[in-house]
Amino acid sequence: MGMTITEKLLARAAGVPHARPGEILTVDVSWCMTNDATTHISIDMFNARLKERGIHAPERTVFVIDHNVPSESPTTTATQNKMRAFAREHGIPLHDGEGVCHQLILEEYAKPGDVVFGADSHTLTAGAVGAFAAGVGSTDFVAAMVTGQTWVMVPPTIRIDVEGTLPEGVFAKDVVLHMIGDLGADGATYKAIEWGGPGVQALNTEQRATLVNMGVEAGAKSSVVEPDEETLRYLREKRGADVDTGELLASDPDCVYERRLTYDLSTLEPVVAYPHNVDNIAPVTAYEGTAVTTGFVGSCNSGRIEDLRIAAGVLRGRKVLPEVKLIVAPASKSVYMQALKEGLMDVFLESGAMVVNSNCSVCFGNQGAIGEGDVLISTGTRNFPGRSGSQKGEIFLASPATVAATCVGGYITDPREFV
Ligand SMILES: CC(C)[C@H](C(=O)O)[C@@H](O)C(=O)O
Ligand code: SF4
Repeated sequence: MGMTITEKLLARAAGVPHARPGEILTVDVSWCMTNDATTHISIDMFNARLKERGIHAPERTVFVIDHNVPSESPTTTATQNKMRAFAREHGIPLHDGEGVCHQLILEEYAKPGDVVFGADSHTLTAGAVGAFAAGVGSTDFVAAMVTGQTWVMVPPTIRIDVEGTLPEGVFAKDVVLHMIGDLGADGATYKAIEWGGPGVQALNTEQRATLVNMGVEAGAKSSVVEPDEETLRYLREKRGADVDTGELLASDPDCVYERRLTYDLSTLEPVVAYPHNVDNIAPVTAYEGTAVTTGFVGSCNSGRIEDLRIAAGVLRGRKVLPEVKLIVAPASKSVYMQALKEGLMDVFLESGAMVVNSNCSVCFGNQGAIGEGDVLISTGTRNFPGRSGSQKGEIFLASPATVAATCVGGYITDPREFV
């Protein structure tokens, strides 16, 4: 019986010929990443139990300051300074305000065949380039950081076959929200999601990352796209022609999936995740006319250059309603610089949007926090009460196009009117 790409990735990292769902393997970790939301917890654990043994973190660790940057309080700065000191002491690469951790892992580290663990639930984003990637808690992170290995139970795979092409006004964000609505917030708990088919092969890596990144909102442990020529193009664009392109694995024709879904992109329409759950999915048309006070384009799901181009395409020559605050946060410094080169920042600023530094921003609620009674429409990943500020605010999740179109009129708007 054949193996899925996820089973192959884990078998390879464990140095065994086969891996089957349910097996618990000890795998070598290609990269382990942590950010300023939780690293201080891991450092305290390390210092309490391991420091006196002279143990050092191996070179496969990456630190990122992205959740609260610039820091909003002396307390946060203290935790970040702890990260900075630890990184210096152990020679750990530290990305300090350069972008959201998952975007940096995608741009600079992960490659096909890797196994990536991170102390953040959206670590699975690296699956967009054919790696096994998953979030872990601080304890498992510390173990991986000091040993270069960790345990993992092989997840069964849900295969999502995608055909057709995206209609005007419908984007990768709409696709992943459809999937979350169909599976439910717990529909893929401890499963691997494997996206494939001509509809995915036609997407670029930026769009694939949007599909993969929110798999955790359906409970997925990991989510992956089989690497191909587009993957190689992306890696060479980001890291140079001689980049190590790793191991391009693919699922065997006779592998076993636990479940299969099929999407024809041409049949999809723009959707929103309406308050207060991420799997509350409805067509945008069902909420047209709902007044909003705040908009956000950004996050590790939808803050890439592809997303900024989409939002700018709607805003070009138009104005954000003065009563609405639209915040744009590029997912990384390189996205920010690319957007400057393409004149997208001029479009945002001329429309009345506010452009902030590369960070988690409104998605995490550390910037642009909403107040009681505010209605936020966001390209972020979660919409539970209090996610982006007041518990008494409301959050709709949507594509960059729906967010931009909504901020022009001040109420939820079908972006197809603007394309
Ligand atoms: C790190 C942690 C605070 C959290 C996560 O693990 O996802 C955050 O990034 C989020 O999106 O809620
Ligand atoms: S952008 Fe949002 S989802 Fe992504 S890591 Fe930051 S807080 Fe988490």
